[in-house]
Formats: sequence, C-alpha cells, structure tokens
Amino acid sequence: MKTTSFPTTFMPVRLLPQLRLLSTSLPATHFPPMKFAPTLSSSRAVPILSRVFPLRLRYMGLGFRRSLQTERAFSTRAFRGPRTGSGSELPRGYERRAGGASKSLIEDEAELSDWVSELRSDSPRGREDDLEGRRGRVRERGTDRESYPMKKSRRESDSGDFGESRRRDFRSPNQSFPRNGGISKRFDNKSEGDKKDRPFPPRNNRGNSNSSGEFGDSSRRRFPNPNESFSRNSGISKRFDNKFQSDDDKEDGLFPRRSNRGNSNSFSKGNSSSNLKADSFTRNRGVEGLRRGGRETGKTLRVMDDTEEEEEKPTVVRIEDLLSEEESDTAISDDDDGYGVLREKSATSLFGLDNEVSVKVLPKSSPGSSDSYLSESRFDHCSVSPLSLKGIKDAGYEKMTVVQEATLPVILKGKDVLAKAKTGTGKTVAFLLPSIEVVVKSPPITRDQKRPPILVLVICPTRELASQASAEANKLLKYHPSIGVQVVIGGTRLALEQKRIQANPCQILVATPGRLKDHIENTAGFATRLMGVKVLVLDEADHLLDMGFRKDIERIISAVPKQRQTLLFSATVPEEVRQICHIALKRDHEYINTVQEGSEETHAQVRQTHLVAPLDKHFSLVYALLKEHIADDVEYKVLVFCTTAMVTRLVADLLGELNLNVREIHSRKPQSYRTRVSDEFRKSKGLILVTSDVSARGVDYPDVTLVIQVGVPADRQQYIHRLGRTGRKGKEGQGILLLAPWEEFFLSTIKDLPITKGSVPSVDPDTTKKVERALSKVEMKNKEAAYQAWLGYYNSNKKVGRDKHRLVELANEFSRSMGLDNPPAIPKLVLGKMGLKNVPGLRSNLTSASAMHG
Ligand SMILES: Nc1ncnc2c1ncn2[C@@H]1O[C@H](COP(=O)(O)OP(=O)(O)OP(=O)(O)O)[C@@H](O)[C@H]1O
Repeated sequence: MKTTSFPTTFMPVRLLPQLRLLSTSLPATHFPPMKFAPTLSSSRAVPILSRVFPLRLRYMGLGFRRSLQTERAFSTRAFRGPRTGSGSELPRGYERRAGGASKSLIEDEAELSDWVSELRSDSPRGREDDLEGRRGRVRERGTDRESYPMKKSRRESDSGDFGESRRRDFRSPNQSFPRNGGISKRFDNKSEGDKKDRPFPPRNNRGNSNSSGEFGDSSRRRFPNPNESFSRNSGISKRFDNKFQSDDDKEDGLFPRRSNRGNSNSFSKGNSSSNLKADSFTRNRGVEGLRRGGRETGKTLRVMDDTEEEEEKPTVVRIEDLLSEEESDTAISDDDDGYGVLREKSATSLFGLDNEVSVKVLPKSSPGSSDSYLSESRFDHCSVSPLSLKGIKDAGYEKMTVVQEATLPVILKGKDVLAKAKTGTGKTVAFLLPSIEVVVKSPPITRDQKRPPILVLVICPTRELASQASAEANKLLKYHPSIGVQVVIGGTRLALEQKRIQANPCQILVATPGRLKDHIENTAGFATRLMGVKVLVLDEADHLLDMGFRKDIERIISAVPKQRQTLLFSATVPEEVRQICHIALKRDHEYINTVQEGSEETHAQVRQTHLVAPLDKHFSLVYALLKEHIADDVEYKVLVFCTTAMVTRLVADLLGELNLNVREIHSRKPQSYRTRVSDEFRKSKGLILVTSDVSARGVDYPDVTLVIQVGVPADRQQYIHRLGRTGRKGKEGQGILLLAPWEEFFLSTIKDLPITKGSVPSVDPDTTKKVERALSKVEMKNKEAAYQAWLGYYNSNKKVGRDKHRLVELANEFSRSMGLDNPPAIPKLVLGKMGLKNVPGLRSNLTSASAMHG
C-alpha cells in the first residue's frame, strides 16, 4: 500500500509522532494521511447573539434551558454562554468541546425560530429556481423580482408540521432495510493590459490544458470489495437512525463531460503544500480572524443590528412569492443549535487528534499562487470505495481540490460540516463523494421494499444546479450500478415525477426546495422514504438559508431525521449565515474555510472592473463591450447578467437584433428550453448568454471568458457568485460591473475585492444609432414588461427604493433608454403592492401584467 508522507516540514514538532504513526499504520479502510489544507480554518458555530436574534432576553432565557440540556456535550469549561448567567462571557466565542452528542436547541426554540423567520421576512432575496415551478399558480407575473412587501403565507400559522416531526420515531438503518442488491443503476489573461482606456486588453495565452493527466498510482491501491473496505459501523453509520426512503429516476447526464481548456494544473503550483512552507503556527487563528475581518468573510464576530444589514442587503421579493398559493409552511427545523462554541480547527483535528489546537496561518499569498485549486492529495490514496475511485478516475479527477482535501476526512468521520471555498473549486464532488460512501456502507435496498429509503438528500437552489449535481453524481456512480440518483425540480409535471419516483426508487435524491416540498406534501410514501436520510446537503447553503428559501428549508429539515449528517457548502458564508446555520447543523459541526487568510473571496486571475455610466448609455455600452471582447477573442463565451427575467429578455432581444450570437435564460422560460440552452452554452464557444440570476450560482460552464453584470446585483454574495462563472478551475477570466452613477453605493460592499474602476469606452454616434434602431424593433410588450420589472427590482432595493419619487424618475429614465416616449402603464394592483400608488410620473391601468405579458 502506498503511503504518503506528511509535509513534516510544516508540522508542529509535537505532532510528528502521532502523524507518522498514523501514516504508517493506517489500514486501507481508513483515511490515509493527507496533507491538510493550509488554508482552512475551522471553528464551531459562532456563539453570539446575532441580529437574527435581537430579542436578546428572550433568547437568553431559552438558552438557559438549553444549556442545561446540552451540558453533557461540553466540558465543564467548554461552554459558558451568556445565558447561563454564570458570569462568564463567551470566551471569545470558542472553547473546545469535550465530546458527546449534542441536542437540538431548536426543539426548545421552535417558537423562537418561527418568530425569527417572521422577523426577517422583510428582507428576502430572490429565489430563482422555484419560481418557475410556481408560475402556473401565479396570477400576475410582471417581474422576476418585485418589490412588494412579502405576502404572508396562507399556511404560515400552521404548526402541525412541527408537532408531526417531533412525533416521529426512528429505527436503526440496519433494522429497517434488509440487505440485498437493489435497483440497478438507471441509470487570458487578458493580461492586465496596458490599454488603459479599453476594458478589454488583447487576449493572450489563456489556458493550455493539461489537466487530467495520468493516474499512475491509482492502480496500486486496490480494495477487494467496497463492503469489505469499510467497517459497517463507521463513524458515520453509527450515528444514524433511519427510516425514510428515496424516489425519483436517475437523470441521464444532462451535461457533457467538461473540456479542459486552460491550464488547470499550472495553477496548482503554489498550492497548499508550497504555501505551507511559509507558515507559522499560531493558536486561535480562526478567532483572531473572526475578530479582524469583514462581515462577508466570516471573520467578524460583532453583533450587527438590523439596520446595518438592511443597508447592505437589498430587499428583493418576487411577484411569484407574493402571489403564489403555495407559500412555504412554517415547519420548524429540528436539529441542533448553533449556540455553539467557536473552536479552532486544528490541523490535528483533521486526523482525529483533537488534543492540539494548532493551526497554520498562511501569509497573504503572492499573486499566481493564491488561486491554486488543486492540492497534492490524490484520490487514489484516500479511503473511498474502489468503485468510487474508478468513477473518479473516469471523470478525469486525479488530485483533490483544496476543498475536497480539507473536507473529505472530516465528512468521512461523520461530522457535520459548513464549508466555504471559492467558486469553481470542486465543492460538488467534495460533498457527493463522501455522501456516496455513506450509501455504499448502507444496506442495499431491495426490489420488494415498498418504500426504500432515500439516504442522501441534496438540495440546490436552482434547477440547473440540481441537474448538474445529479449529473456529477452519475459520473461518480458509474461503477456503482446498484446506487441510483434522481433529480426532482420544478418545471416538470408533478404527476410524471411522482410516477418516476415510484417506478425507479433511488438512494440519492437531488432536489430544488419548492418541488421537494411538493413531494413531501403530495406524494404518497415520500415522507416515509425521506425518513431514511442519513446525509443532508445544502449546496449554496447561504442562499438556501436566506429568507427566500428559509421556510421551505425548515420544512424539509423537519421531514428528515434529526440523527443525520448535514453538509453546508458555499463560496460565500456571510456572518449571518454562520449565526443561523444551527437551523441545519449540529452544534459540534466543523467550519472549514479554504479561502486563505488575507486572500479575497474572488479569484486573483479574474480581472474585475467596474464602469459607471448614465443609464441611457447602458444598452450601447453593453453592445460596445461585447463587440470589443468578441474582436479580441474568437473563442469568446460571455455571460451577461441582468437584474430581472424581463430585463434579461429585453437585453437578449436587443442583442439579437444587433446580430450577436445570443441566447437567453431566465425563470420565465420553460424548463425544457432552459435545459437546452444551458446545455448548448456549456458546449459552445462564440456565444453570449444573457441571463437572470438563475445562472448566478453553481452552474459550471467551462471556459467563460467574460461576465458582465448590468445594474446593481442583489448583494455582495450575488456579485461574487455571478463573477464566479468565469475563472473556474484556475483558468483566467474577466468581470465587468456596469453601474449607473446612483448605483455606485454598491461598490462599498465589495471594496475589499480586487475590483478597479475602468474607463468607460466611448461609443461612436453610429453605434448609438444602430442600438436605437435595434431597440425600436424590440416588441413593445417586452419593453413594458421590462419597465415594470425594473421598477419592481429597484423599488425593493433599500437604497434606491427609499425615495419613491426619485425611483420613478429613474424608472422613466430607463423607459426612455428603451426608446419609449412615455413610460408604460402598470396595473393598479401591482402599483398598490409595490407601494407606489399615486407617485407622480407613473401611469396606471387596470390590466393585469401577466395578462398583458404572459
Ligand atoms: N479533483 C478535481 N480535479 C479536477 N477537476 C475537478 C475536481 N473536482 C471537481 N472538478 C471540476 O471542477 C469544476 C468545478 O466544480 P464545481 O462546479 O463543483 O465547483 P464549485 O466549487 O461547486 O463552484 P461554485 O461555487 O460556482 O458552485 C467542475 O467542472 C468539476 O468537474
């Protein structure tokens, strides 16, 4: 058996004996010694009262009860929250855990959590995905995002679900499910350029691919049989009670294998191991970091009040949310709390040697090395089943990415994990691979089982992302014919999906929240199958825990067993998410942050520019920017993000009229269309995709050369995720944020990112005329819909929407920029909901927007 030597140079001397021991004596069934990622920091949940819980006294009161319950889980010194009244403040938020099972705070705080949800319901972000699924029920659909105050759910006051979830009993997985072979598997740097006044310096060498390479060592390691390879009572499986089961049908890889343009490997140099050399060891790095840093980087422990957040986070409510009849239930989650103890993630704890709190701190990395995404650890040296390894090898993965290396051992140990890693660095495999191992170690389902359990439940915020994760799972499952994965997403007929679920039960289910909730409530036997969930994954966790999805997520959490492993992944983990992650995670979860200290959350090799220009120039500028980029790079592949679905449609229409090779994707397009376009864009070069935020997160389009964001993004996170569609896997990319002067306030929220002011290119009169002519050809109804959507979007922005008179002036400027002499009329009902009745400058009528714009 091949063993890997530790990067001993960088180990604290006192650890060496243990680690050496580990490296030489580990049986193949254990995770072998991998170099830990130097970049990661980890801690327990942040143990402070947040603005999420502004009713401090009430929370503290509840906390007291809870602290008695959970006492067992901590050492005597370990946990003295403020609510204990013991006089001790939280010791800078961290202490070490003594071990023992944690218990749900939420159980005691159901009421509180419900109240919190209500409290924050005025600051939701958009939910891109399920919008589509809800379309059928929406009466008025003027915008992708609207600005009305959030409608109260019909069922908000339902408390039944909560009671129900508490009543459940659990059986052990091994009792519940007989063993047997189950179902068959159905399954460029634009070098920063000296062209100061050109946003696009000429494109040089972008990527020489050489990534996948050989797998020399993989053959050396052989596991005779997956079931032999793992002790049946591994750390993971021991922890689960069981009882639900799975559903759906497997999806046939919607997405083709990715091409490897770009030199992914070239970016792996300067990776973790090399960076380690410069390390020093220090205690409490995470805490120090938390004290120092900014709010978004998860480095601040300050308690913020609501005002602060509202300033920074635009409110966006969609008309779908307002008018849908199927608003979320208020089912309270069960699991544990996050009133936890901030703990240092030590290098040793990755290996289960938790008696040392040492951690590496990387110096601010030099350009070129900070964005290494591959580690030195190889998949074939880790203890996953041989069949999974074969799938990994076939997928072309040899070395782990940094986030995979950092999280895999912890997840394989059965711990709950909150992981943060930059966009495009392989988070999907990071949560899928260990989840698959849980299935491998579970009793197979049998054909005669009426309701076979769903063992792994992956929730994604958009359909594209869910389909993509399911396709990735299928790649990894290539040699696991008895493990099935299915995807349930909105936009398809529920009845068909129900049939599919029943006909082809699977163990891994990937779902969007709204559709999953539909199945929980309407599909016979589905709830029972869900009671088998051993691993719950929230991909894009911060988005899923945001208000737009929160209730659905709480409902879903209440439908899966409390005894489960939960994995939260995202490229952004804002402070508020740290503080509410207890909704899903156990209190002793690990927070693994692979974004290096001192490094930005965006990739260094992606050049970011912002341009500020009057609104009436934006259409011409987008055209000019695209033309210039196309001229520079024949292999261009551009994403243009717009604020709403209807504005997206308008811009796509316009660019089409201007004879650019353009596609559009947004929530108002049928799912089949979305899938087709997404697939086409994935494979293509020389194409522009105009999109709403359905493409903002997670979607893995290879080799995107440029991301243009037109108008202010919903928030900082959304900016980062949109930008993250380029520069994936270490490749180069470019991002341009186009703002109007009154949108410049947004720049303060991203001031820590390496974004520079670009000079606005001059647009010659001919181009302006050309754009005007093209605009005149765009259908009037699309302009009307765009106007209404635009107004709704900015009305919901806390800054722009504050002054309604000014807002309407700006909206009318937007209307003129589309070539309209008079602003389109808006239905009275809609204006009422936006709180814009009787604001001068607006025209109203009685017609429903959806009737007009269908
Ligand atoms: N170990 C690996 N080696 C090489 N490529 C990998 C590896 N793991 C994943 N990838 C590839 O990296 C790309 C990005 O992965 P993925 O989409 O999971 O990134 P992500 O971190 O989830 O990004 P985002 O934050 O945007 O969701 C995918 O094309 C995936 O196939």
